[in-house]
Amino acid sequence: MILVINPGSTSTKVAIFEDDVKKVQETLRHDVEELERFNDLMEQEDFRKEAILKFVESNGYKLEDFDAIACRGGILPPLESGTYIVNEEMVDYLKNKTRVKHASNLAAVIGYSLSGGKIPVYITDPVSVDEMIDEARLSGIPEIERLSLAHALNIKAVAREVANQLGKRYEELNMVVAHLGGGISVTAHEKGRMIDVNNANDEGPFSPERTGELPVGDVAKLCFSGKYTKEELKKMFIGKGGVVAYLGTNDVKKVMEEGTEEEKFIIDAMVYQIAKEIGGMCAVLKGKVDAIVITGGIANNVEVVEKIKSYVFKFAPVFSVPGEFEMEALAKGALRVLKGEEEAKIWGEKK
Ligand SMILES: Nc1ncnc2c1ncn2[C@@H]1O[C@H](COP(=O)(O)OP(=O)(O)O)[C@@H](O)[C@H]1O
Ligand SMILES: CCCC(=O)OP(=O)(O)O
Repeated sequence: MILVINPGSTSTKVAIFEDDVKKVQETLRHDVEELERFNDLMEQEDFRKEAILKFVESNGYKLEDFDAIACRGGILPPLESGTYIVNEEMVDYLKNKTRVKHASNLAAVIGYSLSGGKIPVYITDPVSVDEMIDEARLSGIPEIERLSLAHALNIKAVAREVANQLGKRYEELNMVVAHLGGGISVTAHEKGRMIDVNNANDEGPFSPERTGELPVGDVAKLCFSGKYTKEELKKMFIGKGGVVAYLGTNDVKKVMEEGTEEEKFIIDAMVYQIAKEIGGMCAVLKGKVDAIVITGGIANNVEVVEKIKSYVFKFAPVFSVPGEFEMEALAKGALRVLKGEEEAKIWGEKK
């Protein structure tokens, strides 16, 4: 039995798997006001842990029933794709050293605490999976290096699934995979390695709640305008940027269902930027692309997917895999280790 933990900014997804069969999954919603009483993300540890314990017990399980706890990986320093055993050093890094505050940082911290050292705890394909080629790392100034921060967990799982549909292994194909959620990652995969990604926090298309790439001169002006604090600017770029900045909502589904033509134009502009990023990643693969894959919540909307297709269909066959499969991917990552199909990697911070 595997307990899966995946915290988001306002909820924690939890699930229990028996082998690769999901027995139960719930999204434990946390009241925004409740979360606001914590000054720091890590202060939420006990609060979220209690909610998870309640979920376990109310479904008739005890912690001792689990062979492993599978957690969404947080923002660790760049690392290879795979399943990692959670250890003291990783927990310390996520609690005290990580450079980016992200709800996923809580998962391994909570899992490790719940395990009490008695159950193995794993993370698989965290946000900071980094398989970028060297030429992709340069930003244009030596002080800034491009970072590989993407929805790696879902993206890798979906890429494997599409490869399967094509009767091939992920490692045999070249693909461009775009995850379209609250944030957007567009990624180029060459024979099983994710060789370039737009950092879903800072680059690429605008998304339902992030600006993505911005004209740098204007950003510099904003920063020195005296109108905003550093925190306000960060919020403006991640959380209050993109679709929500134009329309006051980050809900693409609602805009597509109820929006006016003017409101839908914002989604068209987002689609345009997504298509441009996909085209760029096709160039990264030198035009040798076996599949373009569109996944994430927004991929549920056929109209949006068709619009993206209308730009990129000449580059490669386009597959739509709506939604996300993070819970399944986490359970499978832990299972591969439990069954001895894969060896868990040991993470250690490079000094
Ligand atoms: N059927 C749908 N049609 C269009 N957009 C959708 C649909 N379902 C979800 N979305 C949109 O997907 C976005 C959230 O994607 P999701 O992958 O669930 O986000 P997160 O990154 O928070 O996990 C929201 O803008 C939501 O409105
Ligand atoms: C930073 C890349 C991963 C990411 O954006 O995850 P969320 O959409 O869950 O914040």
